[in-house]
Amino acid sequence: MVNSTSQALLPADQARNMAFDKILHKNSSNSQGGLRAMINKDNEAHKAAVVEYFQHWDDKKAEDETEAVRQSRVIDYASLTRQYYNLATDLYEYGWGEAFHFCRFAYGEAFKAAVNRHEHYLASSIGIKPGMRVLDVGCGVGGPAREIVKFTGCHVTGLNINNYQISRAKQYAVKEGLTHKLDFVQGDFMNLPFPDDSFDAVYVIEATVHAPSLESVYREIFRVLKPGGVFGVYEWFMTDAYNNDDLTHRQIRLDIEQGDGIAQMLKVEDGLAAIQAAGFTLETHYDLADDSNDTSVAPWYWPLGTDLRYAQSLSDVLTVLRMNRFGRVVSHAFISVLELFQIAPAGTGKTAESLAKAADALVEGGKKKLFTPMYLMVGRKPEF
Ligand SMILES: CC(C)=CCC[C@@H](C)[C@H]1CC[C@H]2C3=C(CC[C@]12C)[C@@]1(C)CC[C@H](O)C[C@@H]1CC3
Repeated sequence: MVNSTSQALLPADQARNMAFDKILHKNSSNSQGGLRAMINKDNEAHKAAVVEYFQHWDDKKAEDETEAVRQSRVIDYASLTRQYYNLATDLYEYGWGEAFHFCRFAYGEAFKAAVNRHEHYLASSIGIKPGMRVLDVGCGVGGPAREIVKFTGCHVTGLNINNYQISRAKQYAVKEGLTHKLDFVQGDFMNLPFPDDSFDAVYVIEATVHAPSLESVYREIFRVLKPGGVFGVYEWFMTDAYNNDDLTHRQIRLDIEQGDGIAQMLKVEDGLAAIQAAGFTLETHYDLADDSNDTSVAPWYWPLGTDLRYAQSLSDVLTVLRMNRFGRVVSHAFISVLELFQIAPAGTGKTAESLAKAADALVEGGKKKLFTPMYLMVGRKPEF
């Protein structure tokens, strides 16, 4: 477990980041859909974001990876995460939708239904009830928060380091008439901008993997949770089967980290130690990716792979064609043409290529059971 030496951002840095993000995204937070938003950026600012993000990865090979290189990413986690989502958000929305996470699939279950059920499962696992004040740490563009509000009748505050995602989350809340049930706040989860004991429940869906220290981010969550309150997380981990001395394993881990904006991914045992060290009483923990060996049920990674037999309808086929290996070849060629004609900003192709590499590594990591994006941990803050 790495203890973070990184510093919280000063207000001046925050103001500078906000100004940069405004220039970069112009008015694209109002655009309908990821593709339209993608072509409405400032080219120079986009180039700068590409340089800032990829400096952490270009020419860094798995075979000569050092602890110092990993540490430099950890120290820079805030800019790395912010710039990653500056570059990837529109592609995510175009390819995946408004809920930036994986899910399990039941037999015969369509993509969107499975995504929603995964959110309902977490809400139920931490006992969210109508009227509760709930925090969503790393809320993306607010897809899960909107669904959990509709499912439970609670109030959700979404927190995210990326200004653009916060703007889009706010737009969607207005569009769906949910502003009385939702707040969205820009901030760093290492320094949550809320007083102690503020929330009845806190959840995280595939977000704290971006943290420089799991123990520190879980401690922050512990602080803002009311005594007796429950915290639930779907965490990204390398599993016990992962062996860092195996170069193939390491390459899979590194490709996932680079294509998904992760400074360093940890193992399940690190997460279990971190949540308990943060003060939580661990009530349950298990790997949701591991709970079925039934081959008639689609694996969590199937939409990114090559197998279309799990699609349930024409709509599923069309959705998955934007995500899977075949669809990526076509859409990334199209994106490169848009970039060539300066319709899409410089570096869009490079970002898409990096996401595609990560997608292949996620599928490989999933098939080999080296990686899980859905390790469920539920912890309670003791009453006293
Ligand atoms: C990064 C973290 C912690 C969570 C995000 C999980 C997923 C939602 C993403 C992981 C890989 C992403 C890719 C895409 C969408 C979002 C993910 C599945 C694309 C399908 C978006 C469209 C591009 O053309 C290809 C992408 C491949 C990777």
